[in-house]
Amino acid sequence: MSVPTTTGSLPLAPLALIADDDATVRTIMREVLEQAGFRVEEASNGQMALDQFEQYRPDVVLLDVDMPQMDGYNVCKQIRAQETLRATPVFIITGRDDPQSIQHAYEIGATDFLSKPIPWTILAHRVRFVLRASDALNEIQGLVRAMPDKIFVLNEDGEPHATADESQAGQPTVAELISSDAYADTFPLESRPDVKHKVNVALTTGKPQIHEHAVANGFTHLETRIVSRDRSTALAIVRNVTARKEYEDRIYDLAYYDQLTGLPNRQLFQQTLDDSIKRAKRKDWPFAILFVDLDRFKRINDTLGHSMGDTLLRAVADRLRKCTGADDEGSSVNIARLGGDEFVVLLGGVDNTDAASAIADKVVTALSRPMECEGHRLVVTPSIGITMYPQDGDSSESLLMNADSAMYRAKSAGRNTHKFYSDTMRIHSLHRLDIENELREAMNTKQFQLYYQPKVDLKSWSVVGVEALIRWKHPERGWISPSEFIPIAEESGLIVPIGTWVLKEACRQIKAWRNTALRDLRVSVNISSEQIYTDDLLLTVKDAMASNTIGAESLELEITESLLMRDVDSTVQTLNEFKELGLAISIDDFGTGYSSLSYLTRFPIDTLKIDQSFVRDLHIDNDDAAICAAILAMARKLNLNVVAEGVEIDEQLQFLRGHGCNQIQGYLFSKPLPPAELLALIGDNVRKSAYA
Ligand SMILES: Nc1nc2c(ncn2[C@@H]2O[C@@H]3COP(=O)(O)O[C@H]4[C@@H](O)[C@H](n5cnc6c(=O)[nH]c(N)nc65)O[C@@H]4COP(=O)(O)O[C@H]3[C@H]2O)c(=O)[nH]1
Repeated sequence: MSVPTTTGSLPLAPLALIADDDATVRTIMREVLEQAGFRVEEASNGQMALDQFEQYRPDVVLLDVDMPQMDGYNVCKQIRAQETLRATPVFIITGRDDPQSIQHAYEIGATDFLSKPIPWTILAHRVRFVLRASDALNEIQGLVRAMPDKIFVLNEDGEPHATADESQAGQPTVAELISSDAYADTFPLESRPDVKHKVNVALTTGKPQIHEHAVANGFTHLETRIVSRDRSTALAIVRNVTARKEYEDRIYDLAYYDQLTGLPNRQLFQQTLDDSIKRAKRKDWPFAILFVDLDRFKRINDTLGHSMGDTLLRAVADRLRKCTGADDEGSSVNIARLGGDEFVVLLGGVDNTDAASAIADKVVTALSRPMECEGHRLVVTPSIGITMYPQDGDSSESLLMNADSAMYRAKSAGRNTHKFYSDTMRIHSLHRLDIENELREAMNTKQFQLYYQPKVDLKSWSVVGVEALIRWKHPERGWISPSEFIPIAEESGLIVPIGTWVLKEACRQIKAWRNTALRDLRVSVNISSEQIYTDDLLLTVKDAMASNTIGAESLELEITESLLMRDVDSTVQTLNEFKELGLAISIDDFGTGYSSLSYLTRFPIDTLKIDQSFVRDLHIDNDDAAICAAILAMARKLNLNVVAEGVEIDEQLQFLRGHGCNQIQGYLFSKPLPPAELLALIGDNVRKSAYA
């Protein structure tokens, strides 16, 4: 209850209990206090005072010492004994103002004392002041009790401050409310030097300090705010922040770790790499980066499902950790998953390509061992690109980008291997430049030809179409494989004029076959992504068809699966335009791209061509066989024609036939042939009937 400061009526006026056996004293005291805004109850002896205290619960008590039945000291003692939560201010009014009496009054719990003769003029002020102080103290006590924090008063040594000298029985100080029992549990020995240091900083600067430490084997986290209390003591307010810490840890974990494998993610790796570069600059601490990409992982994900893909990625992460010794104590190897099937390994302290190469070999060996995943025996091989600091880049971006390029070189070199950035890129860029220049020359001097590879229907064993495949006969180098020059033509943009030539040449050939046995063959032409995204392609196709007067039924476009997924909406639109012309569309290299099956239904396609990498080993590799069977089953459901590419032997043929494949293309029937040889072949009845 607070003392009213205005005449406002809402708060009830504080109640004063006055106990004195002298009726005159009581009357004057009542008069003085009522005038000051108090309500007053009176008692004429000690027992009555106690009874009235219990009955009225006054806000302040004024007790004469000498009263019949029970003296004021005893009444005060009994009042204190009843109180647990708050202490009512009690004045002892005594005629004796010797130090012993005053000391005794405080010891039994009095808040203040007044000596007779009572100073009537200041009585009300005194009572009001004590009541206000007591209210304030009660409020603070309530706060301290309600707070979940532990509070300690610490001395300059950071140890619990003895509060005995401040003690006043009955009316505890704030410091006394503060337990120091738990000091030893709260501040284990190792935390105390820092606490002591921070107490001293708080005392000298007056600025609050924060100390954090863990207890209970690291399971509980405490945060202590240290604020100066007086010249030599500080309050240490200790809060259990375990929940917050766990939350922060979780957020950190989500932001910086890959949730699937538990490895650091791209962000954290970027920081590690930045730190390594700084360290390398300071201390001549070289390092190497291995950029690891899994070959054919997308296939597993798409065909066997994401859960299998996840299991596999976890297994890969484990193997990477083990074979590089990343988890060993003091290891300077850091591994991260950058996303998808891309992992990266930072080899601290590695300063030569031999050492980096040896570790990359270990990774290749470890990862290419078959893995047992949910009852399947899976093989994923890695392609690894390596950069060395500082020769292959001096920023994290360039080092990673160059390692990525080197990884692609490893893929082009047949996968399951590693390539260094410097060597591969230097050789590659020189070679690439030569080829690019020579391709321009080849266009002008008619060095290209088209060969045609038959597609054979598996039911009738007759040739139903051919794929046009470009051939380049270089005047000095001889035949150059399209796998070598097409990617360069694509990178340099030369694929657009080359592709236009292919389309025109194929249409010219269709026209030339009009009066031969090949008149009904549909010719398929490969279209690169760079071509499909040029505005002219539709026009080029229309022109080529019109100028040779050929119908749409004679032409088919083959586009790769990865192209399909690049920009789904615009690809769907472009393909629809070709469909409207009446052209057939097939998806080349199916199984190697990233298409989800649900997407396939969005595209206006007629045929899926199973990539030869699945066909090659289907008779010896269960996974490949399973993938081919799955593609065939799916195509049947989607009502799509299927051509298996690269069929070389009878076992492959039998498998494909048994699983409902429609057509095959491959050396088993024929290699790609120049037009004259194709004409001769189609008339060859022996070959025609061999597998019918
Ligand atoms: N081992 C083996 N290989 C077989 C077998 N049957 C066919 N092949 C080869 O497999 C490739 C099939 O063509 P692709 O997947 O479209 O792959 C083609 C295609 O992506 C690209 N390409 C070829 N001609 C053109 C073209 O005119 N334009 C564009 N954009 N790309 C082309 O170059 C790639 C390679 O062409 P090629 O070297 O002619 O290689 C051809 C073909 O000769 C077999 O039984 N065993």
